[in-house]
Amino acid sequence: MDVTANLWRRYRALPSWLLPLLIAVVALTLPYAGLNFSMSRQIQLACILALVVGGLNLSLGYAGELALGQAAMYAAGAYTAGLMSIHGHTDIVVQLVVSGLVALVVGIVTGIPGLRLGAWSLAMTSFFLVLLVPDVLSVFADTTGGRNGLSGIESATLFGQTMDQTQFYVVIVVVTILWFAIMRNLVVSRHGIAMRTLKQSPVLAASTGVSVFRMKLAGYAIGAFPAGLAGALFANLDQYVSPEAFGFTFATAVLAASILGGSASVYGALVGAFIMQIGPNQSSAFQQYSLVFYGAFLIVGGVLLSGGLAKLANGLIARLDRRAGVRVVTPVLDDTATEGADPDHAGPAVDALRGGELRVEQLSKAFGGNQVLRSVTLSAPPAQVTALIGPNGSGKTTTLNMICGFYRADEGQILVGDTAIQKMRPHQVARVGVARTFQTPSIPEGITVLEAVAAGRYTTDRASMFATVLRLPRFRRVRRADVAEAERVLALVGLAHLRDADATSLPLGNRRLLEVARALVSNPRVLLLDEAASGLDEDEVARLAELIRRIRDAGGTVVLVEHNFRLVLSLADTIVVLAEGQVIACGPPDEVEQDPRVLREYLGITAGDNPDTPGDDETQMAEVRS
Ligand SMILES: Nc1ncnc2c1ncn2[C@@H]1O[C@H](COP(=O)(O)OP(=O)(O)OP(=O)(O)O)[C@@H](O)[C@H]1O
Repeated sequence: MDVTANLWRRYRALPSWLLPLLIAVVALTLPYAGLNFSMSRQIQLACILALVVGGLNLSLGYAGELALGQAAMYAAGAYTAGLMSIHGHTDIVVQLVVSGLVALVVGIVTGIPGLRLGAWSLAMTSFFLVLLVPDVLSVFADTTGGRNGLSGIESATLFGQTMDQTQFYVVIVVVTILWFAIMRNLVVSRHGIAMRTLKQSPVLAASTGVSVFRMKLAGYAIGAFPAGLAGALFANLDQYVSPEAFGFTFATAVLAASILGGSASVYGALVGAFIMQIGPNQSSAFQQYSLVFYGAFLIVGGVLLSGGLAKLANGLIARLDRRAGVRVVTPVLDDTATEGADPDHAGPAVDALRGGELRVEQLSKAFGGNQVLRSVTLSAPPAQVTALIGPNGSGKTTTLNMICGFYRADEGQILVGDTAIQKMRPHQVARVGVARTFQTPSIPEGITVLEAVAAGRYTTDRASMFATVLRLPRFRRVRRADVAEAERVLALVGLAHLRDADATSLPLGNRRLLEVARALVSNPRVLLLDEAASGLDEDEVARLAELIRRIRDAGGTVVLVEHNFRLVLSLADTIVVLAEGQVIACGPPDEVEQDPRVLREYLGITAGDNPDTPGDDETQMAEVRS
């Protein structure tokens, strides 16, 4: 056991890129070490399949959008490259760029209507796209060769030189390596974390400033690019393309490989594709019944192998780490960790809060015939805690949701500073500077505490996807700032020691603090806390209260929706009481706690026969306060 643990420790001390590099070098040198033709072809086909599966993983596994259109984009890439070759443009680099871009355009054009319609529309439209491929090719039979396929594709050239089989093998492997390096850079970046957040909860993603529609489209369209590359490589490998290669069977094989390898995984796409290509696809009996096999696999594998081989591998790695006592450092941001702030010496992250006044004026909202809010007016100034309380169903969360842009107001307006936000979409409201926590903490799976907090900075210091995948200086600057700020805020909320823990593994109290940290890290103008103390023990409530005080003292605008009356009394500068969608009282705590309507409608204290002249039933009040 010690030998295994020692070996494992040594292996884990190596840079994480070493194993992929080693595999890449071996794959590139295989043809020079006597790889036979048949195996060489299988590896090339597996790389081509892996490119398509990688694209699917981006939209399905990361952005959470089931889309089967990769087969159509693969066809678009193959026919583009084939036609270019026939017309004398045989340079593989030019073909790859053009085919990738054509597939990208197909992705954008088909993705927009599919995503606009919402729900399962993208899955349906992309499914029909695959079914349409043979018909579209037949319509343009003069150009595409219709059902007979496209022949006459010349051998590919590179810088004017015709490539032999070995050189073309190297091109396929290099393109595969490059795509997976790019994909890895993307998924571990803040854009990748935004995609995972979106998969977990579009509401959470929007409230951190992510445009749900754009991010889903980005996942789908960027995933089209490698499918286009794969198509171009396939056309040049076989020098013949026909509609059968891009039909429903291929689309199902891509989905099966994705699920087998693990759809939320970069390396899973490679492993799934290689197993699928080099394993069952070898057998002619399998090929005859492949659709049945894939269908059965999707049903059985989808249930038994949730997360795919990647999840099994991650579980095994975690077990070996535990046995060997390996401490894992956040893989995403590790190389900048030392450049960030030292959590033990971090300045108070709330120093710089730029609180803005929140004003809600005459806000009304009905759901069908249910009038939930009636002319609600309230104001939350900077450097104050404004508590919003009221009985269950009185409209507190609806008010927060309307401030955040999730519901449209029937009447009234909402202002942050001078900016009217009542017509904005949720991600636009977040970008104005409204950050929030949720009644039930919402934390994406598969990321660390540090990453979960850094996700709150999505709208701050933007780095484009282009800068991100190429790791340009702008990306590095933003990443350093993400780490530094996330560490400072983690120190502030007392979670610095859990920086590298799996965010979803935290107990409720820490999850709530993590949510506050995620909201704070964007330096919000308005901070909305929705029942942040619910489910916390006394110590945790005390920590939370201290934190809220520090935020207020730093100039933050805090709106606190809370059932814990004692906490509200101790924290709030102003209390707004809602009952049946109306503001029934508003003022400082000592005034509000004496208000007869509040006593009756919120606290349920029956002080006297006449509710307007309450008696001083100190026993009941003392119970409520405690
Ligand atoms: N999307 C919706 N569609 C229809 N009705 C809704 C919707 N959202 C809220 N409501 C209704 O609005 C009313 C107010 O709900 P809301 O969640 O805002 O109350 P609350 O004061 O936050 O309650 P609690 O303290 O239990 O969270 C309830 O009657 C609820 O059923």
